[in-house]
This record gives sequence, structure tokens and C-alpha cells, in this order.
Amino acid sequence: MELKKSIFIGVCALGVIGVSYAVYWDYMRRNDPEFRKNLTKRKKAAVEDAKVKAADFLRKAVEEVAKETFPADVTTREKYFMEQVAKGESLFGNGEDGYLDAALCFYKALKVYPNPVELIMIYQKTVPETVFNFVYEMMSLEVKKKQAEYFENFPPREMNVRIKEASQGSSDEHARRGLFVTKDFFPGDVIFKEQPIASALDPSLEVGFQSNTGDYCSYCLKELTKESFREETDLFEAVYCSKNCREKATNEYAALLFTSSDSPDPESKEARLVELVKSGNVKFPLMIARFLAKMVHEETQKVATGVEEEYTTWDHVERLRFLTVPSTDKEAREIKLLRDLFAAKVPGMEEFISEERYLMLKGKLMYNAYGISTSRDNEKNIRENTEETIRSSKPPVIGAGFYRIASYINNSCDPNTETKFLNKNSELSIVATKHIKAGDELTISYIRTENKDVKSRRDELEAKWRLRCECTKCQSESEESTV
Ligand SMILES: C[S@@+](CC[C@H](N)C(=O)[O-])C[C@H]1O[C@@H](n2cnc3c(N)ncnc32)[C@H](O)[C@@H]1O
Repeated sequence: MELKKSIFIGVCALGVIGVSYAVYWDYMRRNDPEFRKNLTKRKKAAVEDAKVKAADFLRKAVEEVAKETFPADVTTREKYFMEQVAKGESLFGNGEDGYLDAALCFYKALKVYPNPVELIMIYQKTVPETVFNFVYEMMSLEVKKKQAEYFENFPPREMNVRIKEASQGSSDEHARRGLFVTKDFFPGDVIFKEQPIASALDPSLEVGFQSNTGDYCSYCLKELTKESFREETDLFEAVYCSKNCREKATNEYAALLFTSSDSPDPESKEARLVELVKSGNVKFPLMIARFLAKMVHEETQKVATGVEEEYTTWDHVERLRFLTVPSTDKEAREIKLLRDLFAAKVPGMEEFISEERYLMLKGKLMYNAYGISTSRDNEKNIRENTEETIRSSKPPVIGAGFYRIASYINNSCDPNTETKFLNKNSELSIVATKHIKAGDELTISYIRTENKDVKSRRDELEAKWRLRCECTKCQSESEESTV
């Protein structure tokens, strides 16, 4: 048979099969319940299959985009942005088959747009809902990926330390992290330096509280000289050592917490916070207020500038271990005060400051903070601190700071590092006191250990940190005492 003829017969046969199949299918769909059930099942399976394929596409797309380098200069970024948006529009214009590819273009456009938050809002109004959901899903996948890789990206490599499983420490699996060095250090070497996330002077040392012990910068905790820059900016009557410190404090928290006014209302919420801190000589409610204000500032900055840090302050804090602070009347008063204070200023913050979150935050700050020692005069008569859980530094301790990396250092009663405040401000330096080899864990003494035997050291650590010290010194001394 000729090739042409056989093709003709073949096509006719296919046509007949096609028509009879359509008739059969329609008949069965209307009359056979079993067939209808199977059909629904198959439809569901097809939807599921499409979902799996879409999820797979989106996951791979996020991984690929993470490897891409985007144009650096403004003109090429703009050109790239316009290209991606135009391509995305034409893809979704072709119908559902183009939705995934369209979403990828819009996601890539987000990468070079100066204000991503604004662009997301534009997308929400202008692209089909399914496409928008795909873009949104890619953004969530990116966030999840970043969170999962947190300990690979943080601390930055140049700091020569990594956060890993610790060799000693609590049996609680969440408490087993520690800080390890990636190169050798020798006694006296500064291993890394770190600025606090939040800090506070001992309230009795704030000038507005009529201290007679000396003046310290309310922002960086540096001791002030006669020539120091001084400007009282708020209800707190804080003084600062430089314009820079005043500006930072104003931007990060003071403008939000303490609105400046010539005759502050003593009944105002701000005044009540000052009174609470002052009367109890407690810095943690103030540190928490500053921390929350800083978070708000970070968010508003992000929206205003479109520039986003790789990890937010909350991302850092979330991973830190803490002990639960019991809820007493004191905490209830602090919570109420902060909720009232923030409610009037930032929508949503009142709900955010739940009892659970406040106690968690207080626990994180209290059990991770370091004492700050910036005074040049060791003999100064500094009022006894009422919040003793902070990890001690050499006296006199004039305040406390909460740090992202140093928080991970575990206790040892024979430590290989010590804290120093080399710039005489709240910048913490972790300094080697021994030869530390690459891969070794860094340790610090949480308490002052001079003239204390294993029992008193363990008792003190138990009382303040609820930890039974398992450092090598305590282990060997407790073995000796049982022999
Ligand atoms: C400030 S955190 C240190 C980092 C913490 N290991 C982590 O995983 O994030 C303090 C907690 O670490 C544990 N820890 C630190 N030093 C320890 C030691 N010498 N013996 C037992 N547990 C210790 C205790 O659970 C303590 O409450």
C-alpha cells in the first residue's frame, strides 16, 4: 500500500476512534456512578499533580535565583526590572500555562527593585491571584531557606567563630550550642568585637536620676569627661557622649519612647516607665522597651528605604536560649506599662507584647546579658545591682548589654577568654586568656570564681542560671572530692 493511502486510512481510523471515545465517555459520565467516581478521583489527582509540579518548580526557581548575580548599577537594574515585568505580563496574558513562568519573572524583578514591600503591594493589585500566590510562595521559600541556613551565614566568616553543638553543657538538646573558633588565638588576642543589640546603664547612674557617682553616655555607656557633648533630649534626661550617640539613641528608640516636651506630664506613660526603672533600679524593663522600639525602627526603616538586613534583630534573638522568668506582680506591672506605652504609638504592638512574649524576652535578656564595665575608676562607689543574673565582667559593672554572638559562649570555671571593653564603651571584646586552637570551644566565666570551691561555684551557677556546671574544672574537682 502507498504511504499516502496508509496515512489517510490511519487518520480516518483515529478520527473514528476519537469520536466514538468521546460519545462513550459522555455516556459513561452521565450514567455510570462508578465511572463518575473514578473521574472525580482522576480530576483530584490531576489537581494534586499540578500542585506538586508547581511546588517543585517554585522550589527549584528559588534555588536557581539564589545563585544568580543581579545587575549592580542603577541603569542596568532598571532595564532588567522592566524586562522581567514586561515578560511576566506577556506570559500571564497567554493564560494559565504561563502563570508559573510569569511568577518567576515577577520574583526576579523584586530582587532589583529598591522597595520590595511597595512592589509586592503593586503586584497584589495588578497580577492574577494565582500568579501573586506563586510569587508569595517563592518569597516564603526564600525566607525559610535563609532561616534554615542561619548558622551557616551567621556569624560572618571574618569573625573567625562558628556556633555549633557544644562538647559540654546541659543535657537539654536546645541548650547544647556553643561558640567555636576557626583559627588559633593566643593570650591577649582579641577574638572578636561586638556591639550590643540593646544595653542600659544601671539606672542609678543616669544623670536624670541625680546620681552622684559620675556621668555615663546613656547610649554607649562611655564615661563622660567635662568636655563631653551633653544634650538632654527627653523625659529620661539622658546625656550622651557625642552627637552620634544622641542621634542613634533618638532614631533607634528615644524618639518613640520618650517624646521630648518642655513640661513633661508626670502621669504620662513615658513618665511612669522612667519612674518604674528609677524606683526599682531595674534596667531590664528599659532594655526591653529599647529592644522593642528598635524592632519597630528596623521595620519602618525597611519600608522607607527598601533595604533589608539579611537577618532581623528578632531572627537573632529567636534562637537564643533562655530561662523562663516567673510571672509575678512586678512582671504584670511591667507588661501593662509597656503595652500602654506602645499601644498609643504603634498599632499592633499592644497585642505583640503578650505576657508569654514579654517573659520570654525578659528571660533572654537576663540570662544572656553581660555586665558592662567602662569606668576608669575601679574604686567608684556604685550602687549594688539588684539584677544579678548578668554574666559578670571585671568590676565596677555599670550596666548590661545583650549581644548576638557572645550570648552563645558557655560557662567554664577555668575559661579560655575574658570580656573587655577596650573602647571604654558598650562594645564588647572577647579576649583570649590562653592558647586556643582552631576548632576549640570558647568559654567564659559567668561568675567570679576567685577563692570558691566546686560546691560554692556550682551552687551559685545553679541559683543564677539553673545550670549544673559540667566544665572540666568542676568535673575533675568533684571527682577528687568523692575519692
Ligand atoms: C547563655 S546560654 C549559653 C549558650 C547555650 N549553651 C545555647 O545552646 O544557646 C547558657 C546556658 O547554656 C548551658 N550551659 C552553659 N555553660 C554550661 C556549663 N558549664 N555546664 C552546663 N550547662 C552549661 C546552660 O543550659 C545555660 O543555661
